Parts: sequence; structure tokens; C-alpha cells
Amino acid sequence: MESLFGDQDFLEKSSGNNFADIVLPVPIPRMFTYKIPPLLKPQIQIGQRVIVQFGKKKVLTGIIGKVHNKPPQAYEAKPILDILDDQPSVNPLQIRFWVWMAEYYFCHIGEVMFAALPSGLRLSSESKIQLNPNFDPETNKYPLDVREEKILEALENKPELSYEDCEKILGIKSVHPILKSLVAKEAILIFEKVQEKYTPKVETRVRLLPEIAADKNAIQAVFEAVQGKAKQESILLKFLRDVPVFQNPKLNERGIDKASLLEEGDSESSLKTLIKNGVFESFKHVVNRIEDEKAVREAYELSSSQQTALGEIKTHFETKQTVLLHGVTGSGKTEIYIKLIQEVLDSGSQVLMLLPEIALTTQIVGRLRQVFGSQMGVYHSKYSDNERVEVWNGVISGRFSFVVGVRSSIFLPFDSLGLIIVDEEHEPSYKQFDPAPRFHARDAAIMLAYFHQARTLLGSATPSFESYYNAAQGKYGLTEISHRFGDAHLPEYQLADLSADRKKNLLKLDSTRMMREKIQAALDRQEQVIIFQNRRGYSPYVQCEDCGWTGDCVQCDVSLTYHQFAEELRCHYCGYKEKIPQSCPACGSSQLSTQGMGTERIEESLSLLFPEARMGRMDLDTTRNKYGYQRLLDEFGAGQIDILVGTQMITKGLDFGKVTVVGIWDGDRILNFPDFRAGERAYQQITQVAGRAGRRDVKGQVVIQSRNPDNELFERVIRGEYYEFFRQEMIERKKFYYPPYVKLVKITTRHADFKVSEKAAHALHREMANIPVKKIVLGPEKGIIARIKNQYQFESMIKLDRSGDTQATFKESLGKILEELQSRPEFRSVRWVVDVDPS
Ligand SMILES: Nc1ncnc2c1ncn2[C@@H]1O[C@H](COP(=O)(O)OP(=O)(O)OP(=O)(O)O)[C@@H](O)[C@H]1O
Ligand SMILES: [Zn+2]
Repeated sequence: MESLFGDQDFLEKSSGNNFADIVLPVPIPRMFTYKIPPLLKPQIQIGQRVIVQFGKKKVLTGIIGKVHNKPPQAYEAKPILDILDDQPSVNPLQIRFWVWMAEYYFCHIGEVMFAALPSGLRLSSESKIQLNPNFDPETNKYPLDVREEKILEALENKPELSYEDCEKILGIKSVHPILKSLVAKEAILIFEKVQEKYTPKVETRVRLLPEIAADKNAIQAVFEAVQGKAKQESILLKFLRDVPVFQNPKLNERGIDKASLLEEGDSESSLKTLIKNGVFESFKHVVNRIEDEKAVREAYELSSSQQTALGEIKTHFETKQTVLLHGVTGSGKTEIYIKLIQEVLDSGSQVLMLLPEIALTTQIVGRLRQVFGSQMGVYHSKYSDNERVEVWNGVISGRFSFVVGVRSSIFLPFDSLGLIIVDEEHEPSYKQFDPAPRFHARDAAIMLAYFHQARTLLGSATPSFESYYNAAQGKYGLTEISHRFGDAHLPEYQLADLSADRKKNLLKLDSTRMMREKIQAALDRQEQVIIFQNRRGYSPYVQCEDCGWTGDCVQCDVSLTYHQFAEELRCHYCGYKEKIPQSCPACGSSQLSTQGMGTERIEESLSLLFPEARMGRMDLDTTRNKYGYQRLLDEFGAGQIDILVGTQMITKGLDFGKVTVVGIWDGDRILNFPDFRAGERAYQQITQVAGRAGRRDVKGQVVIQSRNPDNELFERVIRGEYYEFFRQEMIERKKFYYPPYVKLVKITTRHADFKVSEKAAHALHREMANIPVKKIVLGPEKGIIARIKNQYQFESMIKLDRSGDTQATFKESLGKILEELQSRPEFRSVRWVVDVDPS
């Protein structure tokens, strides 16, 4: 057949590519192989979206992951039906990255695709039905009921119907059983209608007809023609004022936005007349949603220690793919990043800089924007879908050679990365917790850099022990800066003993005398204060003083958090909420009291203690809308807030010169993290929040309130003994088999029935015992929270030996085990969640 084309070149090019592996949307677990029809062959490229048949009755869109010449073993390959794009939507490096992620994090490649594509680029597919071309009512051997007849009748008039259409036609809600029956009777086919979701922002613009614009006499003639028609004349004058084509006829081409032309009250109908009379023409123009901004400053001159650090980093990069920059808070890491980014951009490569959360980005993004202007794209979760697609397309078109973004920006379509920077690399929020892929953006970034033959720079004042371990082992390069930039010094710590103050009756609204004095002193000097508490809401729970009742979530085994402002009890796990009861629902007593402290309550206490101070609060509740965070930061930066109370949001990256006192409200709460990383996390959190104090010439002060001020960890933090602490923890982790000495995999078994969940978890356990790799299997145990959203949780923890291909073998066997378990009728509705490198 192919020789019919008579094109030798084409034959040679395509003879090897007869099959394509296609990434299909969830829930389809892996790539499926399809035949490439000869006619489509010349156009086929990796990363294109295509339409394929899946199963007997479904049509899906997928993305070409691989082109090859091996027919599938287990099934007959069906042909690809059609190609959707001329140009690939994703590039081969991205596909390679997806494949790696699906394998490493033990999830479906379709799940990775779902996470990777901004939903604006995803194909929304809506199921529709059409008549089965093979269906003949005359010879049909299955009897049809009235409703089925009705649907077929409707299809006579309209070639396709959506589910919604069918609901309307039949006047009932659930049409699925009827449609299913029609499919079974081979009367209809179900297919997916593909729609593009991204909508470009389009502006209507107006310009002179080209031949008029190019000719001064013609313009003159137009003026004469509209003489006496004041409205038309006014529009014409305004156009010439804003678009001076007399001086430069070329300007006409861009024209002017129609809305702005009519802004000053000119009438639309006069403009219409001018268009009708062939003076103006209107045209559509696609505009950027993300506005261009100019760079306004040069990078700063580096200090000598910054210069030294930069030199070291570059030397390391000659032999190491990854470098860890360990520089104390305020040491000027950001300025070092800026220099490096500039060098890589100048060499023509792309740069990606990761930040842990949007909360953190605002201030740093502002600083980067000053230097990089509009060649820098920003990608974060509060962007609309359309804005995300613009960043995506901007990376492809080259508009953005540098992107700063949150963890999902590792999925952007880079094709020539030279450098990835992971700022605050220790941050737990780099790990995606739910849904799959449960990836760690730092680790994935290192892999991505490897695929691009790029370098990765990890930066932190408190590196994760995993990264520091890798540096200590020589796997990463290590560069350290031990003092702050300029004249700034590291802050001074004070421990405030809560128990002692209580005994001496010095506590006021849970504040120690030390805390109050330091805050007062800062206020007197007109400086600013940050108060940190890792719990939002008013107080953790409401309790009945008579019977001990506490409000619990109806779907989860946790107590509800009291939110005073909204007068509600809320579940921080599932979002369930209820109005606060007037009296105890259990015993009817009216003695309900609040226990413990959330940010909302601390804010209230402080405003009672310091009535003259202006208060601000920064937590999930006050920063929900897109600009909430920015507004608070602006106010704080402008000195309109004296005391800022906040959750971990305020611990990271903030750089405000007037903050001299930082208070840690409940130091003990920070220590009680139920995990082997408790110590590491506590060290990081305290050091980071303390690091917000005294970042300029005035030395900062940090007050930690605690019932156990003698705890050794506080001592280590205060003395800044990061390395000592690291060393000691490593001894423990080695002894008890924890990362980085082993690899962890956590498997959660979930089911609505406690017994089923328990049984399934134990069955999994027994099967896993037989996997022939070096490992320790712990559990199954009831989850820390035994029930979430009405699902009972059992957790197994597997510690894998780090050597050889242990992990690969384990994951492969695990896949088979889960498949087998899922096929048992008793476990059909059990859900297993696998989390590799849980945090
Ligand atoms: N070379 C420089 N010239 C002028 N100012 C600088 C220079 N380097 C750093 N600074 C200033 O010093 C302050 C601290 O620097 P930066 O915020 O980069 O520190 P950091 O190491 O990122 O701190 P953290 O880990 O606490 O976020 C900033 O206000 C920054 O503008
Ligand atoms: Zn709940």
C-alpha cells in the first residue's frame, strides 16, 4: 500500500514506527499500544494528542508517549483514530519525566498527566451518545421499551445527544441504566466529545483602513467628509491623538482597543458608521492576561562572602549535578540565586526556581521581578486556569525563559533547562500529600534536572537531613555561609518558663512576663513583632465543664476546632462545620469552655494586653482570597501593623527590617510532632521563624514560651548547633532504621467498614511478607486519625534496604499483590494508597 505514495523518503522515515504507546486519562493505569495507520504516519510526533478507541464502546483522547515497532503481546493493537494537534502539546523530556514519576511514586501515568497539564489544556470530555451505524430497527432482535424507543427517536432528529439531553427527553434523573441497556442491545454508541477548555482573552481593536493610514491626503479627505458630524469627528480626533499615524503610519497596524476609544463617552453607533463608510476597520486581537513588567534594578553587588559562596557553587557544578547551599537566615541566598540565574539565562538555557508555597512567593517574587522583569513567569496555585495556560504557552514560545513557581511548575514544558533552584528545600510542603502522584518536588526536580543535563541548587538555612546527608556523603556539593549579610546579626533567644510564671501568678492570658515585656519594649521603640502559633482558629476545642463532652467531627475521629469569628466548629481534615451549640448537647449544661490556643484567640488576647497596638493575623482563614496575603504583607511592610500573629505561613522567607521581636507562643507544641522527623522539624521551624527577627542593624530577640525550657533541642537551636544536632540524629536514625538509611513506603488501607478495612490491611501484610527483598514491614496499625471522611484507615510502613534494585523489585511485586487483592470480591471497594518517601 505504502508504495502508492511513491515517496521513498517518507517510506524510509516511517518504516520503523508502526506502533505508539499512548498515555490515557485516569483511571487507565498504564500506556496502551496502538497501531499507527499509514496515512497518519508522516504527522505522528511524541506528545501529540490523539483519539483512540478504548474497550468496545468508548472513544478517548490520550497523548503519544512513545513511537516504536513492537506489537503488544497480550492484545491486538487497535489503530489510532485521529490526531488532534499539529504541534505536540508536551515534549519528549516531559514524557520521560512522567514515566519516571509514575514508576517511582507508584501511581498511574494518567494521574501524572492529570497533575501535569493545567486543566485549561486538559481535554474536557463529555460523554455523548449516537446511533450505532450497524443498528437496523427492522432486523433488531432485542425488544425495546418505551423509554428506549424515545431515545432512538430523538437520535433520528439529532445525530448526538448528551446525558443531559437524555435526562430532559425522558424527564428523569438517572438515564444511565437505560443507555447501558441500549448499548448492550447494540442500538447506540457512547463516545467522548472533546473540547478545548482554554479560552484566549480577545480584545476588539479598531484601526484606519491601511490605505487611508498610509496617505496624509486620504486622512485629510476623511476629515472633510465628516465635517459637521461632531460625534464622528470626535472619534477620529481621539484616534489620531492616541495613535499618531501622521508621525508614524506603522502605528496604525496595532490600532487601539475599541473600549478605550469609546471610553470618553463617544457613541458606538458613530463608530459603526465610520466602519461602515470604510474609514475604520475593527479586528480581533489576542491579549496576554499576564501583564508585562519592566526590570527596574540591576542585581546587587555581592558581598565578599556571597562572592566566595557563588564561586564555590560554580566549582562544585563542574563535578556535581546537585549542590546544597546552607546559609543562615538573612545571609543573602536570594542575591546569590539572582547572579546564578542571570549567568544561566545569558548562556541561553532556561531556569526554574521552586518555592514551597504561594504564601512565601509574594515577597521574593517581587524582588526577582525587579531584576528579571517580564522574562520571568510566575506559576502558582492561585492563578486561574487561563493564566496557567499562558505561562505554559509562554515557556514554549520563549516568552518566559525563567519561571518561579510552586511544586507543580516542574511539569511546565521546558526543553532546555540549565538550572533548577529549590529554595527552602527542607520545606515539607514540597511533598504532595493528596492526590497521586504523591511526589516530592525537590527530589523530582533533581530527576528533572538530570533528564535535561542541568544543575540543581538546593538552598536553606536549615537543610533537610536527607540533603545534608547526601552532601556529607559527597553526593552533593556543599557550600555554607555562617553569618548574615551586612551588619545584621543572628537573633538572641530567651526561654520563658510557662510553669514558673503560672506558679508565681504572672501569666496573663497565657502570656509570660518575659513575652509581654519584650513585646512592650518593641512597641515602645516603634518596631514590629511577629508571634508564631502553629494552630489556626480560635481554640482547638470546646469542652463541657460538667460532663467533659467535646465536639467531634461526624466523619472523622478528631475534635472540631472552634472558630470564634464565624461562631462555628470546624473540622480541619474534611471541612465539616456546625454552629456552636448554646448548651452541651450531651448533658444540657451551659458551662461550655474553650481549651487551648489558636491564632484567632492569641490575636484577641494580645489586643487586650496591648490595646494601643495595631494587630494583624495571617493564617489560612485570613488569606483565602487571591490578594489576602499580599494585602497583609503590604500593610505590615508599610508599618500599619505592629503585631502580626500567624501560623507557619509567617515563618518562611519574610524579610522585613523593622521586625525585632519574634515570639513563639507554644514551644512545646512544636516539639510534639508524631514522627521520626520531630526533632528535625522542630529545629527547622524555630530557627526559621526566629530568622525573621533583626534582619538589619538592630539585633533581634526571640522569646520561646515553654513548660519544658530545659529541653535539649531548645539549647541546640539557641546555640545554632545544626551540625551537632544532625550528627546525633543520624546515629539514632541509623540505629532504628529510618531515612536516609532506609527508604520508606507507607501504604494506607481504607474502607467505610472497620472490619473490612482491618481484614484487607492484614491480608496485604501477609502477602508483602513474601516479597524477596531486604525489608522491615511494620503494622498494620490504625491510622493516627483512625477515621477520615468516614473511611477507616490502617497503615503499614515498609522500610526498604537502599541497595541495588530492592525498590524496583518491591514495587513490581506490590503492584501484583494489590491487583490480586483488589480482584477478591470481599475487597473490591477497598482503597489502597501507596506513598513513597512519605513525609
Ligand atoms: N549583596 C547585597 N547587597 C545588598 N543587599 C543585600 C545583598 N545581599 C542580601 N541583601 C539584603 O539582605 C537581606 C537578606 O537577604 P536574603 O533575604 O536574600 O537572605 P536569605 O539568605 O534568603 O534569608 P532567609 O533564609 O531568611 O530567607 C535582604 O533584605 C537582601 O535584600
Ligand atoms: Zn472531618
